Amino acid sequence: MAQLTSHHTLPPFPEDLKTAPLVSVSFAKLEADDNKSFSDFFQARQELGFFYLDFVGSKLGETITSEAEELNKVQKEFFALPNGVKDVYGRPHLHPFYAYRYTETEGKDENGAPLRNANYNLRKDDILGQCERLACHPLILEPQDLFERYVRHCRAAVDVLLEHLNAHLQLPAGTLANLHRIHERSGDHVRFTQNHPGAFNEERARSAEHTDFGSLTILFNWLGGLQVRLPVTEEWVYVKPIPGSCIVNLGDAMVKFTAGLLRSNIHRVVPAPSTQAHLIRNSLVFFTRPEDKVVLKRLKGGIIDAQPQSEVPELEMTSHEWIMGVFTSKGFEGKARNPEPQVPVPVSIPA
Ligand SMILES: O=C(O)CCC(=O)C(=O)O
Ligand SMILES: [Fe+2]
Repeated sequence: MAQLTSHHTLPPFPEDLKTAPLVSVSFAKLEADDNKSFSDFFQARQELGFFYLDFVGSKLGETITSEAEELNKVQKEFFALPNGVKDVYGRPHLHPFYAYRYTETEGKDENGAPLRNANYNLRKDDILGQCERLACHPLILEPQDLFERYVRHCRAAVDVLLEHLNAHLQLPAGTLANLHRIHERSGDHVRFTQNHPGAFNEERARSAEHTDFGSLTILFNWLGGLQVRLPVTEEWVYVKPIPGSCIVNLGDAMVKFTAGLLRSNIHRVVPAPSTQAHLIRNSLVFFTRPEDKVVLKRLKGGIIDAQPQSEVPELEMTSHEWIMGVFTSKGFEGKARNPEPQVPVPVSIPA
């Protein structure tokens, strides 16, 4: 696997750091319908809502892993473009969410311009030609085939996970799959992210705390920096990247669907730890979200029915309405930890 990923070209994650106890689930075993490996994860679901998905030994999994490596090269090239070029594909011009977005750091480039931490959300429906395509740079258009394969393969892996979740929740066959049909419009997207090295800053770390909105997130990262908050002790601990595995986490939509049976754990990205702290950090995320028209409410059936009923009437909105509401009030993905009104993350792109 060392050859399949580029982790070995980077300084190793420090040995002495406390890391999150993520369960590792073998994707090859899941594909072979080995329910035992999923039971282990399902058992841990309330504890963390994050797990390693070990792709080694699975044809589909290893394909996704090598496509992620290829896309990591594409994102580095994209983020290395001059700011003025990237800004054309920026937030106010293109779309409030499916666009290039940045925050300026204290660091400066060789011309004295502030360095940018940035991300770029690329819609699944754009990539698969299921809507009128938003403008994008040739660096994104040229590897169209790679993007398309990546989206289809991630979705195939997600479908396997949804099927197992469905079975464990004892829902009627296909319940979750029918809320996540690839050909339907949805907020699924690929996200490129890039962060420059910098000192740990408590305020910035707090403002980065979030849960993911959607259903399942498939995450590749190469350096440390992702942290999850442990549910019992509330301690923030690093998630160590494992070559050959991606990190999967459940989002808020799954919590809604299962009336709190599944957990969408709070997490954040902080500077990479000691041995890696001097490097630019990239991650590649594939977010799966319920179809745009799906109403976010508890599902009926299976073990969900035994969950307590909420005393407050459920606020029902569609997946699309939820996404629109969130990104107009907050710059980056997810909801914040504190209930006080959100200060938007400063994202400024010249008009
Ligand atoms: O960069 C990472 O490791 C995690 C990114 C993340 O949590 C997100 O984009 O929602
Ligand atoms: Fe996240």
